[in-house]
Amino acid sequence: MSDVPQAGTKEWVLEPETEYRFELDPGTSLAIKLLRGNAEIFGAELAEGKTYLFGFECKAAVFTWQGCTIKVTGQPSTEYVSEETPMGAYANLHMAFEQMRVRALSALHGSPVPDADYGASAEPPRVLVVGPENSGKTTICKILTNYAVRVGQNRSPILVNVDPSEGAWIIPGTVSAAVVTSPIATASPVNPLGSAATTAPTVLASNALTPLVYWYGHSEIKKNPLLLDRLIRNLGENVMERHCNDPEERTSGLIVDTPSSFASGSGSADNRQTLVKACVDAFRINVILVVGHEKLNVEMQRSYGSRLTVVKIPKSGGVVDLDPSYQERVHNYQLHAYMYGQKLDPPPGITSAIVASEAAADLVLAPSSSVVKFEDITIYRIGEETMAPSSALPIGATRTLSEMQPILLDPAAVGSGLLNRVLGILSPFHPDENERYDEEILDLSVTGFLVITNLDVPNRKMTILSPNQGSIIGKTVIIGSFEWRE
Ligand SMILES: Nc1ncnc2c1ncn2[C@@H]1O[C@H](COP(=O)(O)OP(=O)(O)OP(=O)(O)O)[C@@H](O)[C@H]1O
Repeated sequence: MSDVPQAGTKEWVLEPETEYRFELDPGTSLAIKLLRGNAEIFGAELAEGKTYLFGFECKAAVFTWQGCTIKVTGQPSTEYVSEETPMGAYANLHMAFEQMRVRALSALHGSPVPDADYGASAEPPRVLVVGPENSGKTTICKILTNYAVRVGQNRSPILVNVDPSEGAWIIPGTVSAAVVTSPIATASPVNPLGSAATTAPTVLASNALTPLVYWYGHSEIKKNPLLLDRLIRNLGENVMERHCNDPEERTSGLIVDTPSSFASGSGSADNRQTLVKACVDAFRINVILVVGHEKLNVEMQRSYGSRLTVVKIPKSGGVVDLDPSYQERVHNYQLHAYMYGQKLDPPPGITSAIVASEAAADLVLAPSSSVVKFEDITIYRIGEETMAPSSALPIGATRTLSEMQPILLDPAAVGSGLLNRVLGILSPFHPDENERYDEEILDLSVTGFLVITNLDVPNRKMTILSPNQGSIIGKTVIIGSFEWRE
């Protein structure tokens, strides 16, 4: 590492159990180097002497248990040290979950289960995190997952994201799950839960994950709650099947990150309750964490307190209120990063650094642009695009078109809405005709995404941008509501 000392470089000495918080403006980056002591970002440890790069309007905190000195290069829009953090409470939670894992492992191996005499269950923690907007739900999921894998001993919790506005491992509009085996680094909001091997450059091997992904296609749950409910249940079925086949992995448990609209917001209360219940059932949740919200805590206690553990946990004062325009920019960064990778220029004076555990220069992709015939792919939309939710229909009125009905789209039709839209490429249908069923299209996961960048109606051809080199001829794709902007 050969950093040239620059103006804009500052050393911070952090006392034990404090954190350095920062926020970045668009187009700026920040480099942080741990000089002495130990420190972590949302549960992922920093290595001493390495320079970590942050960008794309990242907002995060370097926390230390025992104290440390860090060198920060760059110009964050906000930076300060906080002595009040909820990390102690989060660490206690982690320890309670760890005891559940130990009991589950003991039961699996036929050893005596600690505290069994006191009625302690031998089930691993299957945790649902709920809370209002910007309460830090995703961050808490990340911290608890990172603490679990840092225990070692093959801890490999499944991290589940049912928040379609999050972007998680791939792009917004998805719900997904991945087995996590090494700490998830934080570098930008582009991959809030780590990078996925499905789009990452092939040189990335260290911490790329292979998530199971379903395509919901929208960022708001009110757009099609029925579809989201079904996808959550599909995800749950897959996760449970995986746990059945791998009892050792099952003992690490799972953690589910939810959208804020499950807790509050403009959607109907019924939809919210239905979707929370879908998660509780699908992932066999035994612990609900409610982040800093008294009313929601009471609501959850009433609905679930008799059969599972509901715990209210504190919100961190560091969580940043993110406005809709920020979210729109992050969605664009995420879509762009899916196709082109993440290019982050270090601040002046930094010559080499790592981004989320990878060398900064390795994070660039070259998508392929190809021309295919209209007939080469089959395009569907799920439900009518401009459809109001069922709850908004007049009493007694029924829908003529189901929210779940796949509608075949003709690229040649005027106003097909296909140009510059993001489409999810479905996994193949069941190879055995006898196993096929009408609604199979709703239950297929996605293998990747593409964008139609040009429609040549007279010649019935279209240009497709996709990061995957494989042929898409014969594939079925589903349109969502995300637009691609260069
Ligand atoms: N202690 C902290 N210091 C600085 N920034 C933080 C801290 N905790 C969280 N943040 C940042 O605050 C923002 C919001 O946090 P997070 O995404 O975890 O909230 P959320 O409740 O999941 O949000 P949403 O309602 O959008 O689902 C993120 O950019 C996150 O990195």
